[in-house]
Amino acid sequence: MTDTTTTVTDRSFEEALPKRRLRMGSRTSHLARAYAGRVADALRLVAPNVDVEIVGIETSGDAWKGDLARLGGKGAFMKEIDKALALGEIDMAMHAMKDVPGDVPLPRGLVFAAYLERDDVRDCVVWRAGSRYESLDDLPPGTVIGTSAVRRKAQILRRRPDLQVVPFRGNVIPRLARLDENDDGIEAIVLAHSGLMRADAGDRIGETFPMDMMCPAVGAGVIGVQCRESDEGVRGLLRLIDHDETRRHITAERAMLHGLQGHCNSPIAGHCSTTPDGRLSLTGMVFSHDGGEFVHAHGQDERDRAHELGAHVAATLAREGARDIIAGIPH
Ligand SMILES: NCc1[nH]cc(CCC(=O)O)c1CC(=O)O
Repeated sequence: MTDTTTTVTDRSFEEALPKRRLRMGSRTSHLARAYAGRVADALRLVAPNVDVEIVGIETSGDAWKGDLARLGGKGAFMKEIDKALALGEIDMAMHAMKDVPGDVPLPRGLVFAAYLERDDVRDCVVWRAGSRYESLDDLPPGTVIGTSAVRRKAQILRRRPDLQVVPFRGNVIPRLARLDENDDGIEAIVLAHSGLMRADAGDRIGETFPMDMMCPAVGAGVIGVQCRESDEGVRGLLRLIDHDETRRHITAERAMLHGLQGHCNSPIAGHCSTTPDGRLSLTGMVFSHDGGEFVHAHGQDERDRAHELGAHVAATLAREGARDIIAGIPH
């Protein structure tokens, strides 16, 4: 199909659609609402006759303050939203793809019909208010860094095995507030660059980690929009805001995640990009909890073979011992 054909289809679709109100489910955190607003803006641009209402849904993941693994992992951020979508209470649902688990199948009857163009995927340091440091390199041995992500912990400890990493979680804005209260001796935390930007906290971004020091999470920086598979109208609409290259990258990364059958607590990193000659390039890493052990794999394939590339890199990682490392980590 040529670009011209697509444009004509888009316009006729828009004209055929009567004024319509669509409800989009989103978590209630500041960051989730900012992401949902971005999806609504993108839809408004391609379909001015569609009015998007954002419906805040509090998930069990947001309400739970304890260890996520005990709640059944990251899927806890989706369950209530998936249910509302399946029941028709909402027409679409917005998710940060990083929070979508890879070891359980997505609910039947729901599809990701759009991925927005990927944001910056890097992680960065956020110093507590008044901290005098500028880089991990400056920290005295034993300095305490807060992060609950095993992927981040393992990679920080690979660079600085003498630092102390303690669990620290919560939605982005409250997490920053708790860091600044600083009654637990934490000097800095690690967060996603894009999340801080979206949450209007870009001024807190400290040292930004290069990709070769901190491989991002699968799905980092990508917003996905789900709808019912049977809802042709909404699927057609979402297709208009789907970013093709991001879809290829997400497909490869998630095929890798699925191939490894990592659970919510697995320190798995994965990143797919496009080479200058248009091929897909995928890096995957799996770490032991203390960062002492890790396996690494990389592969390239044609741009329409994202799924095969992900499966291939997962198989390579598995051959290198990734499954043993994953199995050795408690759920
Ligand atoms: N784990 C929570 C989460 N889920 C998505 C983002 C924002 C960045 C993204 O969408 O990748 C964040 C915050 C963070 O990890 O700092």
